[in-house]
Amino acid sequence: MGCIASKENSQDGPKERLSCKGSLDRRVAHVNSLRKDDGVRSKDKPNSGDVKVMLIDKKTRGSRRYLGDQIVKRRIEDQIEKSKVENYEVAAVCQTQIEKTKIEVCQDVPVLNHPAWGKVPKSVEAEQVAAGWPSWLASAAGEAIRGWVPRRANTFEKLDRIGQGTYSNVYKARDVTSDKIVAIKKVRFDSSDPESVKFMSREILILRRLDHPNIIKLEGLIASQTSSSLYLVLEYMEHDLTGLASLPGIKFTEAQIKCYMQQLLSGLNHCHTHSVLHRDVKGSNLLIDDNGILKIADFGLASFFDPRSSAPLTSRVVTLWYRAPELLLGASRYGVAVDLWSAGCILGELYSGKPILPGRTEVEQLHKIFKLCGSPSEDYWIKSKLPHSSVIKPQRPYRQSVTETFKDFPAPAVGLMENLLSMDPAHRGTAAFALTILYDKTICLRSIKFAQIPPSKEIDAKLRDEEARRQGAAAGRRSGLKESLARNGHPDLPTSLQQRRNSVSNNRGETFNSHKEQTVSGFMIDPSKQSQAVRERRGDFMEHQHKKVSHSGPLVQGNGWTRTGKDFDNHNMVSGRHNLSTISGLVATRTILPGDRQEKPDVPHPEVVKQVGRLQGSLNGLGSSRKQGQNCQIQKMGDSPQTGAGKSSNKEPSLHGRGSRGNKIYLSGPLLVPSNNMEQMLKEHDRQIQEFARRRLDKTKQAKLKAQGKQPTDSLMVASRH
Ligand SMILES: Nc1ncnc2c1ncn2[C@@H]1O[C@H](COP(=O)(O)OP(=O)(O)OP(=O)(O)O)[C@@H](O)[C@H]1O
Repeated sequence: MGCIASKENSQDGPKERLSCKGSLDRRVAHVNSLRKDDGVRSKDKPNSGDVKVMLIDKKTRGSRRYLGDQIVKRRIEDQIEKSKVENYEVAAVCQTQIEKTKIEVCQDVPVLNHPAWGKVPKSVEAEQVAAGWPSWLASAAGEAIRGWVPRRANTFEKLDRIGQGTYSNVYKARDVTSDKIVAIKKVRFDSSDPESVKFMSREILILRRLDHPNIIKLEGLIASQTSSSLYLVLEYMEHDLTGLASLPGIKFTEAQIKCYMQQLLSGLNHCHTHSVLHRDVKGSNLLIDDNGILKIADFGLASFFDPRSSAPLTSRVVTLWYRAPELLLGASRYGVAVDLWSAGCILGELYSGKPILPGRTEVEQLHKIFKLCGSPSEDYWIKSKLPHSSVIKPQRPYRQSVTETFKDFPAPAVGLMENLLSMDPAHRGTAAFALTILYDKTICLRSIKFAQIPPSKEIDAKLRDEEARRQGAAAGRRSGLKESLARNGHPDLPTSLQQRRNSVSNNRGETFNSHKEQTVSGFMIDPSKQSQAVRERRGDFMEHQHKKVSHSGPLVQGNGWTRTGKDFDNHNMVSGRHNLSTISGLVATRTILPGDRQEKPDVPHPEVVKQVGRLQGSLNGLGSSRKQGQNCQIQKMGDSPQTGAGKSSNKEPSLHGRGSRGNKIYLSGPLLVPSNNMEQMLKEHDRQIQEFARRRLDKTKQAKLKAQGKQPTDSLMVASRH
């Protein structure tokens, strides 16, 4: 059995990639013996024959780097040729000027941080271009498209827009070659921005590597020659968990919850054993089909990881409500535990029917976590050395209260939640372990069939909510009973919703194709939707490129879409509401994610440090009682409600510095000062923000009126005097 080898010439010199067989340890032994055999000296001068040899463990993608010379390289290749076991490859063998020729085993480095990642040999790149891939894609992300040929857009008929994410629009479409319904995700990125291309190609590469019934399948790619648009062709799923849970009348049974959790954990286990962290587990990324099969989707923030690597990762990942405390505390070395935390939040949400940790700011999020899960032990603070711990650490510990809070949940579920929501990531275990705690595989899939439920996605929930608010506001204006309609339903809602959905699609959707593409390589358009598609703008993918939506507002409330219980009788659903979070924001912008070689760890932004310092200064100047509390300083955030320490002061300025989310880290002012009434202060903080927003709005209106030569109205005048 031989190796598959390919060669390329790059700036670094010739590179070879070999898919080989052999065990890593045996390879290491071989390399060492080869060095000895060839008399490679450990402290020789550089010579032009020196090479870097990377041995990559295909399973963990961990790599070890060796230095040797051309003879060593050839010997390694020979050995690999003769080996008969799989799993390892020798890659990135590059001729280079090596300053020190000390023979060394370098620390493990994640293979994706290697400069050659994403690239393929020039010969392969040329083949890819010849096969129809755009040259920018073949050159930037050849690895992601390796072995595939591009699909043509005109072999798909666009049907409806079914999802909108921060970096994408998702459409339902029909593959005319097979008549199959698929989902097409148009990914927004900038082909001239290496970071942006890197994210896009990483999502594809990860999807291609993973193969599991609970992970969404990537079936193909459509790339336009003329633009930098890229479309992922995915298997179509009717629902997502957020959309499903937000349907009025839905309350999942215990069997259903177990079934979803089992599938989620199985999918996560597959990711983790293939060295992939999802880093954005939430309801809207858990897709469900009519048979109740759950698949994890949206690998846009996912990353390969190597537990042995010391390379830092960004902590600005995962939607706020599902974000693990170590990330909030700025950890740059983390692992599978971040996904397990999110899974714990989903478990709680499925049982309680609403998000269990709905923080509005990062500080508030941490505070909610401490209240539910207890604050970390002293040992943990010491051992973890997390960047934000000095700012955030509570003065007195919080007690864990998961069992009390969820006393009505079945005991095994609470037990699992306690595990998954452990403050110390090391105590969260693994997905495989979680699966053994709770789940009887036979339960699953007995009672979940959704065929009679219309497709329900997060976007539907949002539109219903928006529509209900609109209707409610209109009714309120007429009758003064503001939100009665939103609560009680409106007979026309489903119809008007559909209209609204279409109009959203018209106004904000993105075109699959330019006019030219429609006839050449564009998508076929359903005649009934042609005018819509033609009207859609092209090339606006950058519109949101740098704007990560940061919804952190209230949850979807009664949306007025009344349904009879009849529809759900067959699905073991009982009356009640579920409310898997409909926020999709408060996650990191991809533009601030990994650097070229490695992800950048978070460091507190200087502005935050400055503001915190200023606050410390002002606290210290607040009289003797505060002075005595100097050692508490910013740590007062954690004043336990049980401790009753300190006095409430809601007059302190609220802080916000620049960090994540459009580079904003929110440090809620009140959390940073002594208080025994955190909730009240948060409310006050929120009120102040709303007040500020209202005043700004009024000012804008006033300015408009002035520009039109009109007198400002009374209310505006009043508002402007505040
Ligand atoms: N294969 C699919 N089948 C059906 N619907 C899908 C599919 N993939 C995505 N969707 C819908 O589109 C929505 C957005 O997709 P996705 O999460 O992949 O985009 P994104 O831009 O990465 O979103 P986010 O901003 O939440 O990270 C999903 O919540 C889901 O409702």
